[in-house]
Amino acid sequence: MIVLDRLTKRFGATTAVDQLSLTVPTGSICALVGPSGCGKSTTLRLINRLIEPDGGRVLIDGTDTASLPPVALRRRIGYVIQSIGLFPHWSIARNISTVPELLGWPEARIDARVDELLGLVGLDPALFRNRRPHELSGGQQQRVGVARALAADPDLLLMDEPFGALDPVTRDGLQAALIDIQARTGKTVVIVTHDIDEAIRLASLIAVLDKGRLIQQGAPRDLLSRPVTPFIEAFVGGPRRGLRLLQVTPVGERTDYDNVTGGEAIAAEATLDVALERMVAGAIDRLPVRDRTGRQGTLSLADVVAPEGAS
Ligand SMILES: Nc1ncnc2c1ncn2[C@@H]1O[C@H](COP(=O)(O)OP(=O)(O)OP(=O)(O)O)[C@@H](O)[C@H]1O
Repeated sequence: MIVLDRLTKRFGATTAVDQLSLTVPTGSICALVGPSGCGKSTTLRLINRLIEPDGGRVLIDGTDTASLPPVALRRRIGYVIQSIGLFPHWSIARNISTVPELLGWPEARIDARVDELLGLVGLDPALFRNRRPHELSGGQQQRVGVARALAADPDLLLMDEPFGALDPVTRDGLQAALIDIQARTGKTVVIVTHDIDEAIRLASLIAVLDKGRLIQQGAPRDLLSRPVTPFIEAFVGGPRRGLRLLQVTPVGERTDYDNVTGGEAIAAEATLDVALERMVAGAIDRLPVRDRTGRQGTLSLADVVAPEGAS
């Protein structure tokens, strides 16, 4: 668990992070979102002590990070940044193994880890381990950046706009890879993004900052259904709030289980946007649904469009 406790950072007259308190549970993905300059990147850099706070504390699993040597702390924290920062003259394998080498891992263990990580981020080790960074696409390099951050198996991964510069398809693939990696490894992830759709897709906890202050935190659905201020409402949704709510609402919640329809069923755990897409693509107004226990039901278009809480 990571606890930010009244964390404050000033740069001259600017208070970049202002009394920020936030708890990120172990094994969850937390997205820091907010307008440009609201203090997202500064918060990440305070967590791994690339910069020191003017006030407040960061606790990782109960330990105040101020009591740890910064270099040792950073080796325990994976850090992924948009510009990636791979060493151009080093092979991909050597780039990935920087921290394990610093930690003095035996060569065989490092080699096995590099192959394992390349596999985890969807790059074939036989093809990629000996290439140089310039022989990879931007998306492939970003995957290497994620592999490098995971190399020494840190419990905590900090990601600063990791997919910001990528095209939508590559970005989509990397988001899916991150969800998969997180589910398999149970890492705690704090990700900075200015893209609310990315935050909704990836995070179980979203913290919205403005001018260094935490304005609202909660599950994506909480923020979308109960924004506490007009600023949050505009930020998380604006005119697309209804569509985004579909993305976070499970089909099972709007399913009529007294009414069984034949055909290929959609999973009750799928979200309403997927169901709506299937209805539009098939020009149909009802879908068969099946939940994990095998229970069957029907989702009708009218129940998809019903406002939150009305069904
Ligand atoms: N090293 C620094 N020196 C002076 N001011 C800084 C420094 N780093 C950040 N700031 C200022 O602190 C504020 C917060 O910056 P930060 O980079 O944390 O914002 P951000 O939310 O990550 O923004 P963006 O989305 O544009 O990357 C900004 O006003 C910025 O200009």
